[in-house]
Amino acid sequence: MIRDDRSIVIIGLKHCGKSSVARILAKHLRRPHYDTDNLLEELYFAEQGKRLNFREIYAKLGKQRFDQLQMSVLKNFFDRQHSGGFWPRLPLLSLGGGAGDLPEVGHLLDGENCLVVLLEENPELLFERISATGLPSFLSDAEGPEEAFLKFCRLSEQRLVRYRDWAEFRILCRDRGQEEVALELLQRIER
Ligand SMILES: Nc1ncnc2c1ncn2[C@@H]1O[C@H](COP(=O)(O)OP(=O)(O)OP(=O)(O)O)[C@@H](O)[C@H]1O
Ligand SMILES: O=C(O)C1=C[C@@H](O)[C@@H](O)[C@H](O)C1
Ligand SMILES: [Mg+2]
Repeated sequence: MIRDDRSIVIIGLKHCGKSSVARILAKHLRRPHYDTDNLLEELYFAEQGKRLNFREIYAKLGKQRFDQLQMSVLKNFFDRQHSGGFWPRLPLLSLGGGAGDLPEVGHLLDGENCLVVLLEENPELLFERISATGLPSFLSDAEGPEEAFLKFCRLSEQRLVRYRDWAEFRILCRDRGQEEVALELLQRIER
């Protein structure tokens, strides 16, 4: 049975469905849902007084500073959890796709405080999804779509090693819709 004293953190490669699955699950479990990309937008607004979306922030600041902001967001989240700031229901948190580049994130994902779940999907399918809305900044320096795909595959391999290490368990999405994936996840955590 799911423990109420842990938050639930959803991790995985870009566009594997972290945010949509977390949103569905949050409704079922009646827990709040946060997403690091949105929390980062709020932090940027609080610090800079300017509303930008996370893609614009990434493009403006570059990867290193974006990653620093992402770490601040995660530290704030777990500080708030430790101080009881999420009373009465601990939230679900979906992470940005680039969190897997940061080993320090793993130190924050302590199994005592959170249940970490990995959503896995075939990188080829993910690249199709990503390309449909235009390549994000972290792939846009590639010469063409083939090079961008190779870069994505290389990154995915490295990130997956970390994600598998951090996760308590993983769900293989196998091109199923978000509802179905969320349902399997729900069954796993309520077992
Ligand atoms: N299981 C799925 N089947 C089909 N499309 C999906 C699935 N999961 C996500 N998508 C689509 O992929 C896009 C990204 O979904 P979502 O924001 O939930 O993913 P994410 O993992 O949070 O992405 P990011 O890493 O960019 O934060 C959306 O257009 C969504 O509709
Ligand atoms: O996969 C990535 O590197 C990223 C994914 C997004 O969620 C954002 O966090 C940002 O665009 C970086
Ligand atoms: Mg997301």
